[in-house]
Amino acid sequence: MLSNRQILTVAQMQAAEQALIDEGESVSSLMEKAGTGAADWVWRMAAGRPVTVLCGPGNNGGDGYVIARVLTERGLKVSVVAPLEPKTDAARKARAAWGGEPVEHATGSVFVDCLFGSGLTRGLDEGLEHLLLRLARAHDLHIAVDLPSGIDADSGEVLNDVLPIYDLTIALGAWKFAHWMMPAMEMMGARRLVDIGVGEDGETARLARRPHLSPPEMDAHKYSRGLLGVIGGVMPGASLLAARAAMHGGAGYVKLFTTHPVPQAPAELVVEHESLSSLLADDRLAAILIGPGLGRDADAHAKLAWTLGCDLPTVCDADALHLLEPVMVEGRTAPLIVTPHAGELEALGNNFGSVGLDRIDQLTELAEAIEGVVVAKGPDTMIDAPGDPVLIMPPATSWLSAAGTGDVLAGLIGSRLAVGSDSPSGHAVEACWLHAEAARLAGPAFTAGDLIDYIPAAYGNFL
Ligand SMILES: NC(=O)C1=CN([C@@H]2O[C@H](COP(=O)(O)OP(=O)(O)OC[C@H]3O[C@@H](n4cnc5c(N)ncnc54)[C@H](OP(=O)(O)O)[C@@H]3O)[C@@H](O)[C@H]2O)[C@@H](O)CC1
Ligand SMILES: [K+]
Repeated sequence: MLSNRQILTVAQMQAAEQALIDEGESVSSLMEKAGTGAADWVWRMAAGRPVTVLCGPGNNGGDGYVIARVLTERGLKVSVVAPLEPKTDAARKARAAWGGEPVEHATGSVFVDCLFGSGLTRGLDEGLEHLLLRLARAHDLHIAVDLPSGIDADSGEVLNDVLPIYDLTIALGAWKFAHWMMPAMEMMGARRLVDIGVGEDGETARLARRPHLSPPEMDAHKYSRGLLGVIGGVMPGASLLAARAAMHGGAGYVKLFTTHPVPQAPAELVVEHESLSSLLADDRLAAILIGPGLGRDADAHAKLAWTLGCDLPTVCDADALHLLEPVMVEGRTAPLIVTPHAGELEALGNNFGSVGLDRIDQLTELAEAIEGVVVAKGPDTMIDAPGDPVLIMPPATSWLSAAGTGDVLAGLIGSRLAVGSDSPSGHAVEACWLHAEAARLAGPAFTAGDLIDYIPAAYGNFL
């Protein structure tokens, strides 16, 4: 399913289609490929049951007429509802080739939404919204072709208050951002991609590839595997979670630096109470994690400024993201990874001058501003480094919405950064996959502490 990982904006999709047309395809031949490929999926889902196709005025509607024709040829009972006449040549041809008469309303088993695709420019008006919802209610299974009608393909924004929930969304040619972004992706059900010959372009956003991790070298020792320093603060629980996760993330040695007592620290975790400056002077440190449990007072600010000034590979999370200022990252050359959730991304945007942008622009601008990797955490986690394509993680279990799971992810990113075998963004991707896989293995209703227990098994699934 994920063999083609590129994610295109509507403009990029149109350019890709134009490139195919320049090579000798026509809109109609592309529509035939798209519609036939989509019809194959509808055919499997329908399993002989009647199908209703809702066709809009553009080429998404054109795909719908191809689907109606192909399924009729295969012997299915197909009804077409077409509230608007086809406006493009290709859609008109597809309708003529179908040759049937549209109906006002239909009931059946399978509803196929070909009202609007990537050409949607605004929310559905009341009449179309009611028609869409009425048809959806009159059917058991709901399939969207290319995109559910009523969502913005580039931002994943849902433009109408109430829209149907789909069982399957069949993307045509390439993924669009909405297929992998909230809130749109939540209403799409399973996602499948139909190939119409669009080539891969290394510059475009992509789904993050599942990593392959290696066991330690035969002659590895704790320092060669990587020493991670976790700098704690006023809330020892958060930094302890991060440090415990980091111990399973690949680093050979994890030290927790804190001035506060950490009574529940496991025996394998070295807890240091020395001064920060002497700790950061240890040239065996491969990476630093700062932020979970740090606090936001003057002491925390000073710790962060000092740490970033040491120019070691550093992960900033949680409280550190509220304290981070441009002056702290100026002149740094070592890798920096920041891991904001939506609220922290907003706070960083305020400090680094990238406000009022949509999420993807904010992400890319912030990566440029800090000259580092941004991991924008959420149900649709995105990773960006300056000059690289944006990477989007396939969705992980929603049980990750529990306190402390962000600390676990930060610990894993720090651990991978300490291992240091890949690019910083590559390590961020590895950590996100480890985190998602541990969550999958943990099943329902886990706590952040439970999640840590599943990291070794998750690791094993990437070896
Ligand atoms: N190009 C290709 O080679 C291929 C494309 N393919 C397929 O084409 C799809 C893109 O096609 P598309 O660009 O024609 O857009 P589509 O989504 O059908 O609708 C646009 C029409 O709707 C109108 N409209 C917009 N919003 C509206 C609203 N809220 N309420 C009412 N009207 C609204 C808009 O006109 P407007 O009113 O904005 O002037 C225009 O008339 C793509 O998703 C894929 O399925 C495949 O077949 C492969 C080959
Ligand atoms: K659609």
